[in-house]
Amino acid sequence: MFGFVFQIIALVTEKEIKLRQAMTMMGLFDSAYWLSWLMWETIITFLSSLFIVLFGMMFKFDFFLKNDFIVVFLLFFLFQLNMTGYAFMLSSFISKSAAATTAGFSVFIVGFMTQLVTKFGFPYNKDYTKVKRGIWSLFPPNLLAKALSLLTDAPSMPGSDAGLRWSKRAECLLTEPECVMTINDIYLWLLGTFVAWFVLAIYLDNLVPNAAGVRQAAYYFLMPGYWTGSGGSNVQEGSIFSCLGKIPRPEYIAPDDEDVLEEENTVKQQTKDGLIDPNVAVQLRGLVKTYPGARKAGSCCGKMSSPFHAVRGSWMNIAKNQCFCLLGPNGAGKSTTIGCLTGISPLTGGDALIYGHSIRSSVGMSNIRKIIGVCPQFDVLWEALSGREHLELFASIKGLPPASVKSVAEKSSAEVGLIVEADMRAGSYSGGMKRRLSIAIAFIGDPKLVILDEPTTGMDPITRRYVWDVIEEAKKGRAIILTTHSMEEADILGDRIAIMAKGRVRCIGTSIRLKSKFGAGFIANVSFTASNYNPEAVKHFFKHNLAVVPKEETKSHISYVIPHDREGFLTNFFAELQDRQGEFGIADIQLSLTTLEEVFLNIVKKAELETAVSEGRIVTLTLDSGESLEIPLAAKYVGIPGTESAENPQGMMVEVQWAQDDSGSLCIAGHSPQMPVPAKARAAPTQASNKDVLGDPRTVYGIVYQFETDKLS
Ligand SMILES: Nc1ncnc2c1ncn2[C@@H]1O[C@H](COP(=O)(O)OP(=O)(O)OP(=O)(O)O)[C@@H](O)[C@H]1O
Repeated sequence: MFGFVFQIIALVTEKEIKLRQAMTMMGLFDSAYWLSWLMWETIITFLSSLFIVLFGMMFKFDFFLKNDFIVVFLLFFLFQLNMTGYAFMLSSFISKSAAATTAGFSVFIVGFMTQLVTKFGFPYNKDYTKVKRGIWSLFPPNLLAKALSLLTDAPSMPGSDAGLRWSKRAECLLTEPECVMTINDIYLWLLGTFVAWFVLAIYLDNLVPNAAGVRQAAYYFLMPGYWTGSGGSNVQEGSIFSCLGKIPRPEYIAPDDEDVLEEENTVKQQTKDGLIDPNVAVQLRGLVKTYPGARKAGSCCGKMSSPFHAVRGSWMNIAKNQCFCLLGPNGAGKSTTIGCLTGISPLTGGDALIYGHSIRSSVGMSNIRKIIGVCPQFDVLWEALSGREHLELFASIKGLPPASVKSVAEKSSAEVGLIVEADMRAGSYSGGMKRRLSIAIAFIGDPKLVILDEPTTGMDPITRRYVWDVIEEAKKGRAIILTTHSMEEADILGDRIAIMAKGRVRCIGTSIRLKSKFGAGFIANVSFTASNYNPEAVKHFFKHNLAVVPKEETKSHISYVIPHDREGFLTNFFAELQDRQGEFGIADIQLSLTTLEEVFLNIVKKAELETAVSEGRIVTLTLDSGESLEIPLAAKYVGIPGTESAENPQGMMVEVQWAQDDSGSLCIAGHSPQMPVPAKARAAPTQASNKDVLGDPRTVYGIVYQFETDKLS
């Protein structure tokens, strides 16, 4: 029974920490997964049954000595096997290991009590119907209790009849006048219900949402496509009891960046022509992922949460022999995109081709799994296995010939610098070592596409640089998709970079292209010598020649952002500055293009602003008079209700000044003094709807006026 508790915990833990998901991503078939568990448990069950009987014989218990060895052994073996099937079945309903422990021990305690009841004759005598006996026998401990009672009584039978012979397993015992079940019947029940639990476990495993919230339809096994692998994937999201809302398509918004638009048009044209560019490894064809809204409380009457468009239609080509960096703030949709590409999360619309295989089809997905390697955002490792064992396991899952598994694992651990630690348990690895092992797993089996989701998180700078070299080296002959929050990493590794925000691709191109297009311009850093420096003269020189003021200034250095439109002046300007270096007391002058980080922040802020405005968010404006007005985000001219007079029939208004904080959120920086609303001013139509939304009669709403010139820049 304790074995049962451990089995259920092990199965649930594997699901909980997404090991199962990782193995599926790397190409493990469900059939292989279940078969390996079954084989392992059968071996364990066989050995433990053998030891139970041998120890019983060693301690000279009549139970073990007088009954035939095979009779007793088979009982323990089949009972434990049955409990294994029962554990598989129960584990489908449980997603947390803590709950698995509770469930395991609950079965243990309930089993103990029902065994006691069975011992007193219920329901294995003629007073009870077959149906009652059948239902009672579905719980494996009850069958064990009945069998133990039969085999305990058997040795007390007279003379040569003492003990149960294998040949007499289907006969009623003399000690059992009301014989309703022989030991052979119990064997058959145990075997039959084991098969039933096992089949039910596989069915429920498909039916109950997995770690990614994905499940099969209730009748999935009736669809020929499930068995042949043809047709689309029929997975669904949400629990079988949750009533999913209709999934609307996200509204199409044409990209405002010309490179993104061009990329989109190229892919659309290729899709229309049915062309597959041989240099393209991955093609995203309008990939859409919407998490459906669901009703809470398990009924169809609860309030519906609205669907969430995590990816709103991505059109991109990702080339071979390149590292493609996908950047974006938290929640941009990067991991969701990766989840769709790896088949973990079903896409809602569009498609993607990986080396010509569609992720929409289950055949395509199983072909894709043979050629991809994935390093997920979180390490999915078995604490008890060593680094080497992980690599050997994944090499086998990838289908490498058994003879080469050891050498491949050796090479992979060397590549990520884990030779010394290869035989240590992964549970004792540091965070950085675990990441390196996850990267090595992603590259095992020489996949043609490697997806690395924030691979260098938690690594020290030296290891990170080492891993960058590994990735740089690995680009040859394959495509790499990398998501990262390190702009330095993207700058160094990314041959092409796309920045996503709010589920949409906002810009795409090489690092230089993005910097020159979206950066503020050039950064000039001027540092001074310890003595004889003249910052005022330098500031005047910059202002006079380039019309710029310092962005940052300390005692020893000044930095400037020089806009792109001054590029033409830079050669002469810096030549003259160098000539006058001694006069100004300048120690060093550095000129660089703006950083990718700046580009990233600009893009993210813009996206944040767009969303806030389109959602019509309301904020509170506190006037100098202390009065508060509710106004829509980004509103520029706001009329103050109650200020109408004969002199100013439309009342007074203020001009609101807005600023963006570091996260890109718009906040009120101040407002102008009150001024009369011009006679020709008209209130913006959005006002009424905002009022309806808030609907609190005590709240005072500002009246938004729109003029030709107040569009957001
Ligand atoms: N199962 C889910 N159900 C509903 N919404 C989800 C689900 N999974 C993700 N989301 C939402 O989808 C959006 C995109 O999430 P995603 O994990 O793709 O972001 P990300 O760009 O990878 O962010 P990070 O950098 O934090 O990993 C987020 O707003 C997230 O809350």
